[in-house]
Amino acid sequence: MKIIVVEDYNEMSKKAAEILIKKVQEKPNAVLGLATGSTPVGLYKELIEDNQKNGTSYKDIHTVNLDEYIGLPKEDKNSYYTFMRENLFNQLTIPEEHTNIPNGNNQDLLEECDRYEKIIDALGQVDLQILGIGSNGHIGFNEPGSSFTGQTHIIDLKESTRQANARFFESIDEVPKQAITMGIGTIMKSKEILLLASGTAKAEAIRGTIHGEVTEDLPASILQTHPNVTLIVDKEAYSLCE
Ligand SMILES: O=P(O)(O)OC[C@H]1O[C@](O)(CO)[C@@H](O)[C@@H]1O
Repeated sequence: MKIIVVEDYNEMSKKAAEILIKKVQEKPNAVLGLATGSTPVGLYKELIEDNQKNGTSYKDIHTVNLDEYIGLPKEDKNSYYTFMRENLFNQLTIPEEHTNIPNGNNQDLLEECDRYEKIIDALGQVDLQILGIGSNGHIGFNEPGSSFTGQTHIIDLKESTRQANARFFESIDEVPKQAITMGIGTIMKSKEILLLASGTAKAEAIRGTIHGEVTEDLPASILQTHPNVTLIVDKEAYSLCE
């Protein structure tokens, strides 16, 4: 596990963009695993700026997203489908058919989980998986207690996660109670993983991820067993690891 400690959120975003752009330049048809939430927004801004300035091409890459809420219309501003278009896909001209995100409105959600896992398998292997981390150590929407070998599945969101994400909604009542998420087993198949964390709210989770016991109580701790993981954390997120 490689750890890069940076000054702040902006430096985290710049460093992550450097790594991702290098990957895309080395492998123009790379499969990128993408994350949502506030952590990767700065990274996506850096990618757009680089694309406009340097013309880095994303026309041949494929993307898979970690998760999607269940029951939010895809056009809802808080769906991760819309989040990805507004924060990245609309500006990076990634072909729509190259982007993949679970469909939280499929009438048969179990079939959807199976369909999505098969898409990931058909792409071969995620070359670079971007992860954020929840303050309870969740990755994607794999909450504490999630199996380390899980594939894409339906998850009941912990109240703490709903509370954390309520900041994007009018009220907590509007925050979905379930989501579809790539499983930890799915995530761990990635060739390379880049986890980003910023702020003191993530400090406890980052300490457990780096120094803690590998336990399902802290999903991100499994990353200690992956051969190619880089953490980019700002000083606040790293503050309990000193
Ligand atoms: O980056 P944020 O907004 O702190 O979210 C942290 C984590 O929570 C999620 O958004 C799920 O709630 C994850 O996708 C993300 O990695």
